[in-house]
Amino acid sequence: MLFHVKMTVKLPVDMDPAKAARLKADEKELAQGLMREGTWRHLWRIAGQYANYSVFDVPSVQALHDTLMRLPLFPYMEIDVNPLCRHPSSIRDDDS
Ligand SMILES: O=C(O)C[C@H]1C=CC(=O)O1
Repeated sequence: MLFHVKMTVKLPVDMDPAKAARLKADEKELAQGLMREGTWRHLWRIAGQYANYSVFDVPSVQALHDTLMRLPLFPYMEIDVNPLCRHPSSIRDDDS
């Protein structure tokens, strides 16, 4: 199942910079692992915002929820989820 996910990161302005750097490094490591295994299909920065548009490929809604909750930045993100299905006019066979 494919899901379009918008993540907007809202770190507290008074967060310790070392803690923020650690969270971002841990997030990057987990995100890149999920990309390598094919769960996190796309990751795009939204220009001008500390936010991204992503596409996740997971077996269920529960799996998506569990994956998002594992993200180190999860407590500091607003997350919007939209389920995706094939568009009848799409010329792509592989959903890429
Ligand atoms: O920077 C972000 O958009 C938040 C998050 C998503 C991947 C990652 O490494 O950080």
